[in-house]
Amino acid sequence: MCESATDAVHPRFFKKREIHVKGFKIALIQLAVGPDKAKNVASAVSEIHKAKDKGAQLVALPECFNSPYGTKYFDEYAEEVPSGATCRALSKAAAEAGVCVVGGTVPERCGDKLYNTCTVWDGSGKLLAQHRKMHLFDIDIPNKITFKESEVLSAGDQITTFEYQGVKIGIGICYDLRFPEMAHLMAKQGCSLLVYPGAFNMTTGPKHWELLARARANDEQLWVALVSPARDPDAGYVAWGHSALVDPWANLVAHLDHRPDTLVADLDLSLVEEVRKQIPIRVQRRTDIYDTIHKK
Ligand SMILES: NC(=O)CC(=O)C(=O)O
Repeated sequence: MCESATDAVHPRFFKKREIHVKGFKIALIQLAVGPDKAKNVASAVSEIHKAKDKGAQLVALPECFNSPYGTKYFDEYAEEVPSGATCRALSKAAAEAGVCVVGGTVPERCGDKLYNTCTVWDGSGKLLAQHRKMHLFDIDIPNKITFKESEVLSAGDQITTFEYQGVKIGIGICYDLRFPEMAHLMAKQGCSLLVYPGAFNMTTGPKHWELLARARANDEQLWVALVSPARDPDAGYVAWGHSALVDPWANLVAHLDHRPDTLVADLDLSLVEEVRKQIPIRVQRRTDIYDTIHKK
């Protein structure tokens, strides 16, 4: 059975709770990923524990952390969610470390379909959320990069948010970052943080990675975390790296370079309320006008 768990964690099932937290410590693990799946998973687990030792409460992994990133690999590395070996390892690591794990992405097999899927585990190892990449990475930049995820992957069709310590968090995967509408829907569902496991490349990374993170943070006045695999210059797809954390003022508050490393930082959630109060675009939108024009 590999039904999407999204329904089970859909925001409408959350009871309203009055929990006031100022923030928490987040760790973004820029993992070195190679062809050995068991080794990739073991090193993710070991980094989760190290992040916990540094005080992290929420730990995030990169896109495609158990497999090289490439359409020719997805079928071979795919597993069912949540019964596959990678999910079981993440669930166990989250429970043993007692942290929330945003489990990067893995190629997910569901019947005859494959998805690029992020799973989220709470500190007791329970599956909190499952997001399937909604916008597939199909681009063609002549002489630079051509990629067509849709040759092998199916697209997700759900917005995914979950609650951690009273904070609503949204998940997007890599190319999803380019779509402001999706970030807007997650913000409308109450998110204060959006986490994007992603693997931009040597063409689009330097141009758009930080720009898009800051754009989404600025549009929606929330925290944005991007988690990339480390760069392997010998891989078929060379990731940009540069995992990054952007605050609700759109400041790049911390980032890594291209090497394997972990970014650990405190998230001050009071900044979300601060910027939203001081620049109140959320209540100034002229949807009355936009809607009229849109209908013409
Ligand atoms: N790999 C992706 O999904 C997205 C990407 O690299 C880009 O948008 O650029």
